[in-house]
Amino acid sequence: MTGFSTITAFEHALADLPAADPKAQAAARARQAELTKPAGSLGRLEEIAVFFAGWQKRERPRIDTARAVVFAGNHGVTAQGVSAFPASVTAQMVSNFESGGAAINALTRAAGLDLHVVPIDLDRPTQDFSLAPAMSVDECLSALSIGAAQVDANLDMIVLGEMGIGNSTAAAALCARSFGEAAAAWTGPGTGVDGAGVQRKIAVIDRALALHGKVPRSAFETLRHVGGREIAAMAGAMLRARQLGVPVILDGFICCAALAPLAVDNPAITDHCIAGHCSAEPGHARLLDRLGLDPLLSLGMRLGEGSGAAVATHIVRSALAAHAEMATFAEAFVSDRQ
Ligand SMILES: O=C(O)c1ccc[n+]([C@@H]2O[C@H](COP(=O)([O-])O)[C@@H](O)[C@H]2O)c1
Ligand SMILES: Cc1cc2nc[nH]c2cc1C
Repeated sequence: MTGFSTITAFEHALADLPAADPKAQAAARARQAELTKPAGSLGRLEEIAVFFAGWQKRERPRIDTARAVVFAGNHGVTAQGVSAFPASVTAQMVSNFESGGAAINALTRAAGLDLHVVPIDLDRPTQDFSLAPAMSVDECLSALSIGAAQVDANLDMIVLGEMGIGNSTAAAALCARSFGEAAAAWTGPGTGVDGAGVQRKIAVIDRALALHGKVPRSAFETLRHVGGREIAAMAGAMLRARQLGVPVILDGFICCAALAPLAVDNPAITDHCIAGHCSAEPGHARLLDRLGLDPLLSLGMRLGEGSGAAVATHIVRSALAAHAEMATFAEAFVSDRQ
C-alpha cells in the first residue's frame, strides 16, 4: 500500500519516521577525512555527501535515477482576487510543462532529472478556504496518495515542485496556522500583486484563520482546511519519500509550506529534506528558519514549479561527485597533515 487511505494511516506514518543509517554516515564521514583536501575544506558539500550516504545507506551515494515532480492544483480562494494572474494560467502552464517549454523543462534537462507533471482535478478547484474547508477528508486523502504514488523506492533523490494560481495565499495560511504568527508575517506578492493585493491576501487569510480557528491543529486538518491539492500531494510525497529513504530537495515557499503542518506534528520530518533554495517570497526565509533548514542557494528566484530545487541539484551532484571520485591521501601519495 503506497497511499494514505485513512487519516489514521497518514498520522501513523508521520508519527513513525525511519531514521538515516548512522553506519553509512560514519563510513562517509571517515572517507571524507581521507580525501585529498584539508579537513572540512569542501564545506557544505561534505555535509551533503554524508546526508545522502545516511539516506541511501551506502558509503558512496549516487544520483543515477532522479525525478522531479510538479503537482498542479486550482484554488477557490482565487475568487478573492489574491493573484496577479487568472486561475486559468494553472492549466495553461501544465500544457506548457507537457510540451516542454517551461523553465522547469529546461532546468530538469540541464540537471539530469526525469520530469513528471501531475495535474490534480484542475477543473474542480478547491473550496474558497475563507468560506469553507478547502477540501473534504476524501479529497485531501486522495491528494496525499497521489503525491505518495510519485515516489518509487529505486529513486536516488526526488525534487518536488508545484503550480497553482493562488497557492501563495494557501501557503501563507498554512504557515500562519502551523506556527501561530500573524498572517502578515507570512504574506507576500506571490506572482506579483501590489501592496493593496498583499493587504487583500492578509485579510482573506485572517478571515480563514478565524473561520477554522476551532478545528484541531493536526497536520491533516491544517492541510485539508487551508491547503490545496498540489500542496497535499507534495506533503504525501515528502512522507512517502521518508518511508522509502529517498532524499527530497525542496523548492520554494509553497513547497516548504507543505512541510510546515507536518513539522509541527513531528519535527523530524525535515531530516530527509534539503532546502534547494531560499526564494524571494518574503515568508520563505522565515519558514526555512522555523523548519531548521539552511538553503543551498539564494538566487532571488520566485517562480516555483520546482525550479530552485532543480538548480540546487547541480550542487548535490557536485558534492556526490567529489565524494565518490576523489583520491585518498594514500591512493595519491599525498602527505597528510603532520
Ligand atoms: O516558489 C516560490 O517561492 C514562489 C513564489 C511566488 C510564486 N510562486 C508561484 O506562483 C504561483 C503562486 O502565486 P500566486 O500569486 O498565484 O499566489 C504558483 O504557481 C507558484 O508556483 C512560487
Ligand atoms: C506564467 C507563470 C508560470 C508559473 N510557474 C509557476 N507558477 C507560475 C505562475 C505563472 C503566472
